[in-house]
Amino acid sequence: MNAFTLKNGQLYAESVALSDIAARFGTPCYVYSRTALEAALDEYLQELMGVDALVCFAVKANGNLAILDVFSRLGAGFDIVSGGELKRVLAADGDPKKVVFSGVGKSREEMKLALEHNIFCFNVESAPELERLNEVAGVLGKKAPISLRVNPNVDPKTHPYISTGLKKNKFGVAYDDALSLYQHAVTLPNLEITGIDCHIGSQLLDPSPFAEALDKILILVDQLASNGIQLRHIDLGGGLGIRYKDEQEPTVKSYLQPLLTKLKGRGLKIILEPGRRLVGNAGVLLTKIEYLKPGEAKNFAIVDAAMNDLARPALYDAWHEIVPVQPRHDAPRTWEIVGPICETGDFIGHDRSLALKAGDLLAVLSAGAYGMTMSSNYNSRPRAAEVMVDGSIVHLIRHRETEEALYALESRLP
Ligand SMILES: Cc1ncc(COP(=O)(O)O)c(C=O)c1O
Ligand SMILES: N[C@@H](CCCC[NH3+])C(=O)O
Repeated sequence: MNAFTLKNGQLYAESVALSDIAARFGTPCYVYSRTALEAALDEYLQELMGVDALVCFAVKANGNLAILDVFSRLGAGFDIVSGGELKRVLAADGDPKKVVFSGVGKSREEMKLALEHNIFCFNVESAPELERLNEVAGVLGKKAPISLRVNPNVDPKTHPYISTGLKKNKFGVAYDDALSLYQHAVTLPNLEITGIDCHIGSQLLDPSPFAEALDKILILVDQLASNGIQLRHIDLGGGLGIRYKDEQEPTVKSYLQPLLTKLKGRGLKIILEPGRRLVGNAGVLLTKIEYLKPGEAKNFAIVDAAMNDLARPALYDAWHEIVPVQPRHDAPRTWEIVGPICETGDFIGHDRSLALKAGDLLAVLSAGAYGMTMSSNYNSRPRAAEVMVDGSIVHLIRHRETEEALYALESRLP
């Protein structure tokens, strides 16, 4: 569903003109559509109707409390990778019993916090993590529910920086070690084996590697069962891709149906950890052109959003569609859309054919996932505001930071 549409020569978020949002809240500003968020989750829920399943939104994609709240109200759980993300879930009134905890570097403090809140499962990613979790749970007099995140060595055919399920990636335990690690985990008194987990990468546009990974994981599930280790759930991770430019976006159905078929009759609860797919196309980054700087080699449109607001272009050379909020009918020129940061890599888009004037507003599309969460304060730039549109209502869900807040935790020498 596209919540961002052109009407009467203006770009709208649901029923609200983006120019009105810029006038009220300034730029740069992230704008999310509640309807689009709900529709994205609903696509999963429809496919999972009648199936024992839990959709755990990957908080790293967008941790704004209002977004967590929207998903939590619809029954979602959460996939977290830090104590900070758990605290966000709690602050949004999310249910910790629907939380899975992934990540290769869980600290003792993070384990303790998660145990105290009785989360659903720890996705353990290494042998030493098993030992540490057993120890921390023992001190608390608890049994930690665990699954091992198994690295199935499957090529997700995505950007190398966001591939996670290959042998050379740091994630999960090696496929060939999984059985013996499970057998070891059985002997640890403060752990309770409940499941198995795998996540092979992000922005997958071809769903077949998910099925390939599942086949491998199910071989393990059977080997475990014949060794007396009966699992209750299987976590298939996240990773389903979205359309940024002209990609063919796989439907949730085309992704899930083959997996559900393979899992039918096995009595395993299914956990999913989608991030990008639930929020990516439900958000845009609204920015204003500060200056136009036509040049000999390139024409630059310098906007007030930068790589500190949206890191994906600089980091992955990622493409985000850039659309004028009030399109002009003049002849277009080719522009580099760049931010004010002192880095040549500070760009939002290369070679965009657009008719622009200084002061125009632009919407950077598909910015709902890994936009705000990957933002920084580089160049002492305050983080952008965030708003959520719900029909004709606009909620300010995060104030723009103040410059003073950026050094409020620092102190000068005595
Ligand atoms: C363990 C884990 N689960 C879920 C996700 C969410 O991925 P995506 O946003 O691609 O759905 C990630 C990020 O790739 C992850 O590392
Ligand atoms: N941050 C990445 C995705 C990483 C997924 C997290 N494991 C992106 O923007 O595409």
